[in-house]
Amino acid sequence: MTQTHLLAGLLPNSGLPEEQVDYRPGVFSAEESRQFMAHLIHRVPWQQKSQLLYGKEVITPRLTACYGNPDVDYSLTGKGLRPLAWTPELLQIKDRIEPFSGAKFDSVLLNYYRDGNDSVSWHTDNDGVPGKNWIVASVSFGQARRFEFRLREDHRVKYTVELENGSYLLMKGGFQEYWQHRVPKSKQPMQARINLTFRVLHRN
Ligand SMILES: O=C(O)CCC(=O)C(=O)O
Ligand SMILES: [Fe+2]
Repeated sequence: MTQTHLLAGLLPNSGLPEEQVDYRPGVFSAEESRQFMAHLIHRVPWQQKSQLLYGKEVITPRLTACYGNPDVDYSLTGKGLRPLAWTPELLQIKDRIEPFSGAKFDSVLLNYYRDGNDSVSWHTDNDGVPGKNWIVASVSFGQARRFEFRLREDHRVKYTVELENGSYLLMKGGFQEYWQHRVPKSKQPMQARINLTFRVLHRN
């Protein structure tokens, strides 16, 4: 049973977009997750970006990196990150999840949440690029964090799923069109977490 079904059980008649979200805990074992996490923390050249928000330079509250095929349209990686070449470890993770996803991913965006102060605010993964990024597979290692999503059109319609160590979440279909998502800050003490979102960025 997937977490999506668990959630739907908790919220009967909730209209949860089951055909748009697929959550699978334990796709990576605790030991595999520990090894990938340690590897990524130490080997990825993490950067802290900043962006202009209402004319003010704001530092992104997490560290990021991007890997992918050399020919992907990296203007679509959001922050214009030019992808680094795939590493054997990232290809191993990609190979594990592609069979569940029914997609061939050409890039991955990594987020490193150092503690509960790190977060990502409400967004969709296809901001400004209609028709792109319709399928996004997300893998999480380390601290379980709340992943929230809400209807663009009615923010009162909102769901939460805890993305556990070693878990996989697929966002597909109309997910990016109809729902926004975020990982909020937490006041509870939080250990580090790494999230990888595999994407299809290639130009059509
Ligand atoms: O950390 C997560 O689970 C989500 C990350 C995310 O939404 C993104 O990179 O676009
Ligand atoms: Fe996202």
